[in-house]
Amino acid sequence: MNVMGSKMFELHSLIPKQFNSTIEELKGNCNLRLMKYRVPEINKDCGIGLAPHTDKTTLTILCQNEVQGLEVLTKTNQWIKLNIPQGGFVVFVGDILKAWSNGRLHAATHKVKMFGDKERYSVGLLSNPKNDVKIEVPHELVDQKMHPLRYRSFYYGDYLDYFCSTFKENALDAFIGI
Ligand SMILES: O=C(O)CCC(=O)C(=O)O
Ligand SMILES: [Fe+2]
Repeated sequence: MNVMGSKMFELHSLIPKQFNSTIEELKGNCNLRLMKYRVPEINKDCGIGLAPHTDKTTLTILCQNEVQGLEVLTKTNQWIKLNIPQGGFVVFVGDILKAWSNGRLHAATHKVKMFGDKERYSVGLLSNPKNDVKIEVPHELVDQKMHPLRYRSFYYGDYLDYFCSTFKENALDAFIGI
């Protein structure tokens, strides 16, 4: 937990200082989640462990036992299997950082597919804003030529409500896309 927390700190410190207070708000709520994935049924080569999704977080940091299974969708629509070394971490930008950065940071779609005869465990540190935090693209990240405004401002709690009532794959664009 300490290592994951300090990774989160390191990553957030890559963002320019003038955004410090915003970043504090965007990661105000941290949850630790343990996931257990069952061995696929006999006679099945593989099983869906976790359906394709983007995280509804600001940032997610994951580590896992020795059983692989995490796959990521590339921008050219290919699924690639990640081979995560023992003790390694995977970091996903979530929908909130994507929206705040005006889409400059990409929230990758990912899923878990189970193979073989061993259970998989993963631990995720999920950072989210509190529900009443307003997410607004900073004007520094918008320009008319290369980076026109892509997302309207919104409250995190409203976005979660929208997602939980629709479960849309492209919830971010459907909810606040311009
Ligand atoms: O178990 C994993 O490696 C992925 C978990 C995940 O994508 C999630 O909790 O959102
Ligand atoms: Fe995820």
